[in-house]
Amino acid sequence: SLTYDFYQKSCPRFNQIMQDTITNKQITSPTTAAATLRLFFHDCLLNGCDASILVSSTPFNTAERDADINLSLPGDAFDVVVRAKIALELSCPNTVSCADILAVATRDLVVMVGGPYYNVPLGRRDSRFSKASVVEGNLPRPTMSMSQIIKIFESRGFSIQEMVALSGAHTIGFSHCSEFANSLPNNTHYNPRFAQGLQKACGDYHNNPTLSVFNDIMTPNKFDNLYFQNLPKGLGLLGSDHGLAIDPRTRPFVEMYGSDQDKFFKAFAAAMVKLSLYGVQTGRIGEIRHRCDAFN
Ligand code: HEM
Ligand SMILES: [Ca+2]
Ligand SMILES: [Ca+2]
Repeated sequence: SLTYDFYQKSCPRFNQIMQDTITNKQITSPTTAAATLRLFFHDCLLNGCDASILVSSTPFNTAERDADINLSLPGDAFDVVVRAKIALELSCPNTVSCADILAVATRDLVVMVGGPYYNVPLGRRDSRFSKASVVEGNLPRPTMSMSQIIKIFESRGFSIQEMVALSGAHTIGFSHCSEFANSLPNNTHYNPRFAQGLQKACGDYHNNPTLSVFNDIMTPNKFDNLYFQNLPKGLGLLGSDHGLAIDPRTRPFVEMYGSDQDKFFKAFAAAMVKLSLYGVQTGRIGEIRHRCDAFN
């Protein structure tokens, strides 16, 4: 029951305001695109794309965003949504949901860094529920086995092929050393010189937890298929990235997307539309939040 023209009458400048906001933000803070893409993924996997991840904790409720795995989500991603919401409230008060803002901001930012355009159906409602305690085990970790990761996606209706396509998101952005560094010394899947370089870059990560490395060492800021070309060469960053190239269930898709960017873009776009529909609330369920970081 989502529609493409949901805000056409109620907020005719919706697309323009989104476009202006994300362009401004991405130019001044170029890490925003990757940050927002990951934020959207983490929102959708937990109870659907309902902006549950944007809510701040209160003395009475420890919210999703304060779950351990979400603490590394960069502030820029939350900020771009807040900015769009403020601009939209001035133009059309109480009309546009934070969940729709996050879905469209993600799409526009992916396009801005070179990725494929896809149409985002609109009309999502914002959740009235956000709890840190339900997060653990519902989001993939790089230390999980490929079977565990596949299971997380399959339980939400995503095929192995769709999971591989979505993982192509790691063509942009970065990861903190703590996510991969302790497996460096005895992991034979890394290209040896790459592993040495990573050891060096992460040398002091116990003392300096902010140390981080690009997910795609070839084109870290460009949305392309280099991530998939890197993986079979041992140039993946996370254990789960290597896993995609090693596991016989996922490797064929890694090779396919690595050799054909057009195929990757089509698959990524289709899987992102599917992700953006996952578990959405519509009609009179949920609410249109006044502020994205608090329930009404
Ligand atoms: C397949 C299982 C996946 C695992 C195990 C995984 C794990 C991770 C980890 C540990 C990081 C580093 C976070 C940090 O240190 O700040 C990361 C970054 C990132 N992930 Fe994933 N991820 C997976 C799939 C996905 C999917 C499906 C998407 C989006 C569709 C995605 C988008 C991103 C992005 C864009 C970043 C970079 C964030 C930034 O630069 O701020 N990931 N991922
Ligand atoms: Ca959610
Ligand atoms: Ca790239």
